[in-house]
Order: sequence, then C-alpha cells, then structure tokens
Amino acid sequence: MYYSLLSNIETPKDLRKLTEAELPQLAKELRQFIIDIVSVKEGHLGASLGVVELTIALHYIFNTPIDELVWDVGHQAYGHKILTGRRDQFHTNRQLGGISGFPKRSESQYDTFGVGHSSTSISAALGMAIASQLNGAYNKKHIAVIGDASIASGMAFEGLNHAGVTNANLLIILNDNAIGIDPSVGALKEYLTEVKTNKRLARHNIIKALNFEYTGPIDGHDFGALIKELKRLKKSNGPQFLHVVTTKGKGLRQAEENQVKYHAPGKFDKYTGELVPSEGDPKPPKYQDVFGYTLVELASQNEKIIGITPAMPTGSSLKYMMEAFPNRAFDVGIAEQHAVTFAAGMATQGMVPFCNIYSTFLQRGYDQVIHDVVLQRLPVIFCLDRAGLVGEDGATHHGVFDLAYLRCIPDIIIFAPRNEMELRNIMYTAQKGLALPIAIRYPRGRGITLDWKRPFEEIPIGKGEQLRFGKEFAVLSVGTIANNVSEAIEKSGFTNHFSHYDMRFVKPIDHALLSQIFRTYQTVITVEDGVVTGGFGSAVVEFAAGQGFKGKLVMMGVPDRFIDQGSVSQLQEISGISVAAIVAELKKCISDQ
Ligand SMILES: Cc1ncc(C[n+]2csc(CCOP(=O)(O)OP(=O)(O)O)c2C)c(N)n1
Ligand SMILES: CC(=O)[C@@H](O)[C@H](O)COP(=O)(O)O
Ligand SMILES: [Mg+2]
Repeated sequence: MYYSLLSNIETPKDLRKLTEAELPQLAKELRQFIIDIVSVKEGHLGASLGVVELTIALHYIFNTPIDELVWDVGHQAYGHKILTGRRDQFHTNRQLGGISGFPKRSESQYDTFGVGHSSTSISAALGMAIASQLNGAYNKKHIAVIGDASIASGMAFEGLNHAGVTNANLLIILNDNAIGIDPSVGALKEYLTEVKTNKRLARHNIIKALNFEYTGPIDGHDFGALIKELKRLKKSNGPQFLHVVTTKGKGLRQAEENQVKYHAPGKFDKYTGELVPSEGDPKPPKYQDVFGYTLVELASQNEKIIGITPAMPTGSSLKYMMEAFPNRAFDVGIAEQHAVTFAAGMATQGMVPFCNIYSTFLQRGYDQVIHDVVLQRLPVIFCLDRAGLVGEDGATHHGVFDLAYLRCIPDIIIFAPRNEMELRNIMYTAQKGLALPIAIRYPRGRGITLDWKRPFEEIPIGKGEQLRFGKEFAVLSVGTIANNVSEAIEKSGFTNHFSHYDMRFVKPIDHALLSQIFRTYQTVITVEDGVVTGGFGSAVVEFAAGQGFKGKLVMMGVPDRFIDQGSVSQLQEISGISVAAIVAELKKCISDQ
C-alpha cells in the first residue's frame, strides 16, 4: 500500500496540519501499516486496530506531548508509536535492540508513563495532573486511556476514588470494547453494557456519582463524534470521563470475529487475515496446557478443587476447567489481589484452590500472598505461569523475581518442575493436602516430550534429585533450566566431571542433599532462570556459609538489572544462562583446576 498521508507524518505536529476530512484516509493507512508489520513481526494486534481513530483524534486535538497521554497496559499503543516518530522503527517492535511493545519513557517524550501491567493509567495521570497544578501549569491536559477490563481492577477504582475529590485537569477515556484478552467479566461489565443499551441508566451513572463530568457513550470509530467531543472537553477543567465504544480488531474481519485469538495472533496473512499454520512434527504441549488439562483431570476426582484466574483464562488454560466445571472455576477479572484473597477465603472452607497467576502479575498481589495466605498457613496452590524470561513482552513481563520475592516469606513451599510430568505430579501432590501454601512456577512455552500424560506419582516435599553423577564439580539447578544444564554438560566434552542435581524445591531446600554436596565437591555452580539476587543460588550460598564451606561457588542467573525484549534464547544468552554460557562456565572450571 502507498501511504500517501502516513509517510509524511513524523510527529503529531504534521498530523495537525491535515484537514478533518483527511483523517479517515489516515486511519485507513495507519491500520494497514499496523497489519503489514504485525502480520510478519508478530505482537499485539486487536487492541491497536480498535483505537486507530481514537489515537489519531487525541493527537489531532490535544497538544501532545505538552498535554500528557497515558495509555493503560500499552498493548494498544502501536498507532501512537507510529504517529510519534517511530514509524520507521516499528518493524523492530518487540525485537532485541528494537522498540518496546509498550510505551516506555526512555523511548520517547510522547510515552509519558511506562506500562505493560494494567490499570495504572488513572493514578499516574492524576499524579501528573496534580503535580502540573502545583507547578503552575494550569492549562496542561492529562489523559488516561483505559480499557473496560482494566478499569475493573482495584487500582483503577482507587484512582477514580481519589480523582473525584480533586479539581485535577484529568480526562479519563474509557475505551469500551467489552473484551479484555478474553471477554470482560463482572458486574461493572454488565453495568457498562446496560449504559450502552439503556440510556435511562444514565441518571444513576456511577461515574457521575464519583464527581466526574461524564459524556458518552460515543462511537469511537466516528471521527465526527470524537473530534467534536474532544474539542469540547479540551476547553473544560476538572475530572472528566468520556465513554467511547470501539470494536477490538476493527478493520480486519478475522480479528473482529475472533477477538481472543487476534489479541496477539502470531504471524498471519496480511491480505486474507488467515493465521500462518505452524509446521513440522507434533510438538510437546505448552506448560499452560499441561496445567489446564491436568487440573480438569484432578478436579474430576477431587470435588473440592477450585480454579481461579485473574483475567487470563486462555493464557493460563484455566478455560478448560471453566468449560468442564463452570461452578468451580472463576475468572475474576484483572484483579490479582482479589484472586489471591478469594483463594484464601476458599481455603478456609476446606476447598482446594488452584490460583493461577502469571509470575509477573503476582507481584501486584504480594501483600495478599503474605498477609492473607501464608501468615494464616492457608493451603492455597499458586500456579505461576510465565516464570523466567518470557521473551518479546520484555522487562515489564519477565517472571524473574518470583523465587526471590517468595523465598523470603516463611512457611511457603516453592517448587519449580523440570518438565511436564513434574508439573502434573506436583499438582497431584498438592491437591492431596499440604499443611502449607505452595507456589509452583513454570515457564511460557512448550515442554520436552509428547509422552507427558503419565500416571500420577507423589513428589516428596523438600527433596531434590541427582540427575547425573560426575567426579569433580556439582551443578545445581531448579526448574526447566535443567535442560540447558544437561545439554551444556553433554556439550562440554567433560561429562564425567560434572554431577547435576535438580533441587526441585527452593523452599524447603533439601538440607540433607546440600550437606552431602558440600562435603563432596569443592566447586558448586547454581543455575536458575530468575534473578541471582535473592533467588535459588542465594539460598544455596546461605546454606554453604552456614556450613563454613571454603570452596568455590558460582551463581548463574538473571543479572541485577532489567532485561528488555528479545527471543527467550537471545535473552538467556544476554543473561548468561544459555547452553553456550553454561558450557563456557563448565570449561572454565576445568581449566581453572
Ligand atoms: C496487572 C495485569 N494483569 C493482567 C494483564 C494481562 N492483560 C494484558 S491486556 C489485558 C486485557 C486488557 O483489556 P482492556 O483493558 O479491556 O483493553 P483492550 O485489550 O480491550 O484494549 C490483560 C488481562 C496485565 N497486563 N496486567
Ligand atoms: C499485554 C499483556 O500483558 C498480555 O497480552 C501478554 O502479552 C500476554 O502474554 P502471553 O502471550 O504470554 O500470554
Ligand atoms: Mg477491552
């Protein structure tokens, strides 16, 4: 496609030179540009297609970057990036060394706030707005664009509650497409549906009740309606709320019809919209599916089992239990804090809650883990998907902190399966009844074997395993990074020199096995796909110090800095936990001997 208008836009100043009549043509080009690139480079699609008109209208009417625009989550900000100086870099989106898939302050002055996790936009924009007033910048507008799923989160309510008693120059735009990644849930979603279909409700508008000037709902694909309303809102002050209705995936038939799949569809044909089929032999299952299918299997045997996900039924594969046992599986919306405490409540009643949360998103429910679950020794089973380096989502999404942030809590069991069978077996073990809560962390992506659905076996709590015997050195790992270690030992050329232990449990760590290791070896290497600071290796080092170990300890793990986006193998290389990096360390042990 020839981008007659888009190719002339370097910044929103160029956009503002267009006539209103030219905006629909620009929208067409911007949509096509996003499709052209995302179809081959992958990324989030539906959300950005849905806000093309809104993005153009906001930069057209408001004086960005002086007026500050905050995108919630940020997965819908591709159009914003392309219109704000990053059109020619957009083909590097989410790749190593390229631009981030989310707004990022260090990337552009138009990215006013770094995002990736949801529901922060109202608080951030309110902070900016009140600070602007304190700084005497009374005419600056602060705009938060938030989706219907993200506004249902506790943080968003906290921001609304505060904003409603201020005179901040804050405009909140609710981009209501009635879907998150999966269909939106909850009473607020039902309320918004009624507002859209039954205007009588407007008299009892909850947003007005919170002291906002409310307008809408308006059609977010209609430039006439958008421009008129934004011009009006630009002139008024105080907390304002504009309810905009859009269609996720707008402009690509398949993306409109299958909004869940086209949230982030992978590669697709830019002309037909059809997904590019994955080729090759049958593949081992994704860990999320091992979790999802195993939970259904266990739930059919144990009626106390409950499944909980905060807004990720597809990503976590809890959807299988939601289909099989709709009364015992809950999507609670983007509400990690609630999900954790809801699970705690269930546990007090003798239920067996499996609370599945992406490792990175559990960070939001940290106090709930400590105060509501662990302090009360409630046997909640946390399944932390997307642990370790997740790849192209980058720094906001890597699940690398969990071992460190959980390990410092007393009375919690922490386990990382080495493969699919271990994930199944620890789920089986946990639902039989543990005296303490347990966190089971496993990575994004696929396992290692097609033959994963084997009979259940109980896993002894707190016991590690020796996988390989070698005479000189001990390598200790937890979780699936064991596969890198095994491969590295094979490739090192010194297989007889290295013992390999899968410690399995970071807490309680196997003291008997560690004692034996430190009595036997003078060099011990730990490997983990989490931060070295405070993680598994730290636990081993603390133990060694307690034993007065005088030999050499090497800790391999994610270094003490944020890791940006790239493929998992690229990021493992950067972090020093790739097969090649481990081989190099093993060879060094040999040469230092
Ligand atoms: C705290 C947190 N939990 C979960 C997610 C995963 N997530 C990313 S986008 C999304 C749905 C957002 O839906 P909505 O706000 O309606 O925006 P839309 O995609 O419809 O534009 C979810 C659940 C996240 N980014 N942050
Ligand atoms: C924006 C966001 O937070 C999600 O869309 C996330 O990118 C999903 O990650 P997975 O692709 O690993 O499910
Ligand atoms: Mg939505």
